[in-house]
Amino acid sequence: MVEIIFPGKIRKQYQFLKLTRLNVSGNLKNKRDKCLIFRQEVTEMIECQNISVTYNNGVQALKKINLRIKGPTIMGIIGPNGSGKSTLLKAILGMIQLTGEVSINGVSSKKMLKKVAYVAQKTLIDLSFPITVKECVALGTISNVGLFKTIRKGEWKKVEEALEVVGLKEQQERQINALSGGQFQRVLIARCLVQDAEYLFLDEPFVGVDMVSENIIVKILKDLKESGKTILIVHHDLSKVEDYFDQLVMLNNKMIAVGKTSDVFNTNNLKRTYGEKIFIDGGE
Ligand SMILES: Nc1ncnc2c1ncn2[C@@H]1O[C@H](COP(=O)(O)OP(=O)(O)OP(=O)(O)O)[C@@H](O)[C@H]1O
Repeated sequence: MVEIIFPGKIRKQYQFLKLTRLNVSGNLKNKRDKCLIFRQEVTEMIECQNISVTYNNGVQALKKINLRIKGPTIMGIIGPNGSGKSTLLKAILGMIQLTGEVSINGVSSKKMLKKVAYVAQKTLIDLSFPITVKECVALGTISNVGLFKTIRKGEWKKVEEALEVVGLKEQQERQINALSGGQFQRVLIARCLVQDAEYLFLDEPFVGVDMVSENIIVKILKDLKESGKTILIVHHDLSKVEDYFDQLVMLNNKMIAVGKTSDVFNTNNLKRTYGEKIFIDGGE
């Protein structure tokens, strides 16, 4: 949502913009000083229309997925192995070929990548790369600063603040390969924080993460949601679903269910997503 305040006298010049007049402030002394408050309606939404993905090996990972995600929210994506969870994130990010349409705020998602911070599955990240914690977090500023440009003082300040938030300021000079799994995941979250993206896509952020780090990350994500961000998380642990997610996507290559977690996370949908076997050993 963008709010713009225009002095009344220049109002006409801006009428070509598709702005909705909402309010005229009443207590100003003269007409010239009067300000009009306009509100530009921007749909803060991710929309997938009928998307299907078939990889080169013939595997159809996603079949006709329709999804509207209206933020701010924390949305979980669950489903069995190979059900297309990671593919869904990549499809929204425009990283893979698909049929159908994906948009973010009404614009093709490829044009909106600056607004999205993405953390891939940990197994896909090269931990042996010789880089310190601080430098790794600073990589998040590249979309704002630009590749090959020097990171400004203000950006380093942001890096420091982000490390403070994730509780790793003291480890900032450490090499990333000397961190625990949980600490490293917190570094990746700090990198998202400095990117200042509107949308966060996290693929299995809690795998190999200790409980302390998991709790810190969850708290940060909930705070980010409160500040207006939309967060998508691919997730495995069903015991945490109700605590962590406002909304849920249940996938098995096709969309099984989507909606408020309290509405869709039930036995019937779990069986449709994972198969009957899911309840044999553990009970409900
Ligand atoms: N690059 C690729 N080339 C070919 N097939 C792929 C590729 N990536 C994924 N697949 C296949 O697409 C299907 C969906 O994969 P995806 O990784 O999206 O599932 P997932 O639900 O995230 O799985 P997991 O829980 O195991 O991480 C699987 O059958 C997988 O083998």
